[in-house]
This record gives sequence, structure tokens and C-alpha cells, in this order.
Amino acid sequence: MWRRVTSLSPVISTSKPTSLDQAALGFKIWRSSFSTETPTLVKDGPTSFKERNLFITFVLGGPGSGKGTQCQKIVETFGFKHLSAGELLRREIESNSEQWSQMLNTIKEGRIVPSEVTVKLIQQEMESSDSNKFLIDGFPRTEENRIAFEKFTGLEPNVVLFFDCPEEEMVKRVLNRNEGRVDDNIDTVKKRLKVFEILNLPVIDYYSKRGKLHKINAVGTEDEIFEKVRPIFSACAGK
Ligand SMILES: Nc1ncnc2c1ncn2[C@@H]1O[C@H](COP(=O)(O)OP(=O)(O)O)[C@@H](O)[C@H]1O
Ligand SMILES: O=c1ccn([C@@H]2O[C@H](COP(=O)(O)OP(=O)(O)O)[C@@H](O)[C@H]2O)c(=O)[nH]1
Ligand SMILES: [Mg+2]
Repeated sequence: MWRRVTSLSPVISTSKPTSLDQAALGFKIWRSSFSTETPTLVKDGPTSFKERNLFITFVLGGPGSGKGTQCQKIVETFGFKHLSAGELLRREIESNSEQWSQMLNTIKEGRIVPSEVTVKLIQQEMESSDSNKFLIDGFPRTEENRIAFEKFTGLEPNVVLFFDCPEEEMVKRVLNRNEGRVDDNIDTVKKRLKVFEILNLPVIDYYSKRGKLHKINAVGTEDEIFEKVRPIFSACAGK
């Protein structure tokens, strides 16, 4: 629906907008001005998530387990929109948003930012994207995150990936990451691993019990690991 309205916009934008065009620009009733079919009410603002028939994948795993790396391969191969919750938060911090100092300290301590902050950022990205397939990377990190996402978006994930990696391998990768992050140091990564174990594993357990979890051994080369990821989405693509 939303795409069809915008596909009409060249017609609207080339002629001097009449009151009917104004209404169409408001995306209230648009079809009656162009065809005899019954008018379709198009809601103001983005089509609701429910009507967009989205495909949601959560990508979970400890710090350095390879979530971002594998997300890039999934994007290149299957065309998802990649939303890294951590990247969205870092972008907010760089933009000096009013909560930035609070969030910066939370991240420096390896703790989890309040759910409504993260869910709002993810929701905004989904609303403004014309993709219907999302890889939500590094979220939800807690049961509270999970519940907040479902409450605010009305959505549940179709697939949950869990990259299972030994702690010593995760520490090694994070310390070699060289992205200049405030939380990629030995003290913070130890805290993040503790947070992962206490708060994120229950989320992984929740989705495992609901048959949505794909646990992938995250040791090996990036390509070897992706070859274990590929069949998951090839199967979905066929649907
Ligand atoms: N299979 C792998 N083997 C070795 N290093 C890896 C592998 N996958 C990712 N890395 C590297 O480890 C670091 C963490 O990977 P990343 O994808 O950022 O993990 P996460 O998003 O889970 O923290 C990056 O420097 C990345 O290049
Ligand atoms: O939903 C989220 C995702 C990330 N973070 C914070 O952002 C940091 C970095 O997250 P990211 O996923 O980028 O780290 P990675 O696992 O990729 O190293 C985490 O340690 C948390 O402090 C958060 O609070 N909520
Ligand atoms: Mg990451």
C-alpha cells in the first residue's frame, strides 16, 4: 500500500496540487482521485508493522562472537536490512543526544541501556526503512529488552541466531578488533561477558524453548561459520 501511494507521487508532484492532491499528499484518501475503485484509507505515517508482513531475525551472542561479521554476509547474500543496536547507540552518543553521557557510561561499564531507548531507535529505523527483512544485531540483550520490543512493536522474531563462542576466543577477537571502541578493553569485556551470561542467556533459552533458536558454533573461519548460517535463510527464502 505504502509503495503504491509513493509510486503515484510523480503524478501528484508534476501537477499543481489540487485540494484532492493535498488530501492524497496527506495520504488520507488517494485512489478515488485516480480510479473508480472504492477509495482506500491509507493511514498517516508508515504502514503499521503488522500490515508490512516483516521478517525479523534477532542475532545474539557474546561480545566478539562474530554477530556483526556474519550479519554482513547475510546482508550480502540474502538482502536483509542490518540494524546493530550497539551501532545505533554509538551513533546517538556521537550525535550528543541529551542522554549521551548516561549511555556512554553504561556502555563503558558493559551494562545494558534502558530498553525504551534501544527499542525506540530500532523502531525508528524499521519505520523509515522500505525493507521488510531485518537483522536485529545484538538485541535483545535481556528479558526486559525482549518484552519491551514485543510490547512496543507488537512483533516477535521469525528466527533467532545464537553464535556460540568460547569466552577466551571472544576476548581475543574483541581485543584485536581495533575499532576504537570504549568498551573493547580487558576490564569492560570481562564485565560484558558476565552481563551476557546472567542476562542474555535467559533470552536465548526463551527462544530455544519456542523452537525459534538456531545455535551456531562460532569457532572457525568466517566463511566456515557462514556456511552453517546459509541453510537457515535459504530454507526461509523458499517460503
Ligand atoms: N570467525 C572468526 N574468526 C576470527 N575472527 C573473527 C571471526 N569472526 C569475526 N572475527 C573478528 O572478531 C572481531 C569481532 O567480530 P564482530 O563481528 O564485531 O563480533 P560481535 O559483533 O559479535 O562483537 C572483529 O574484529 C572480527 O573481524
Ligand atoms: O540492545 C543493546 C545493545 C547494545 N547495548 C550496549 O552496547 C554495547 C555494545 O553492543 P554491541 O552489540 O555493539 O557489542 P558487540 O557484541 O558487537 O561487541 C553493549 O555491551 C551494551 O553496553 C545495549 O545496552 N543494548
Ligand atoms: Mg557487534
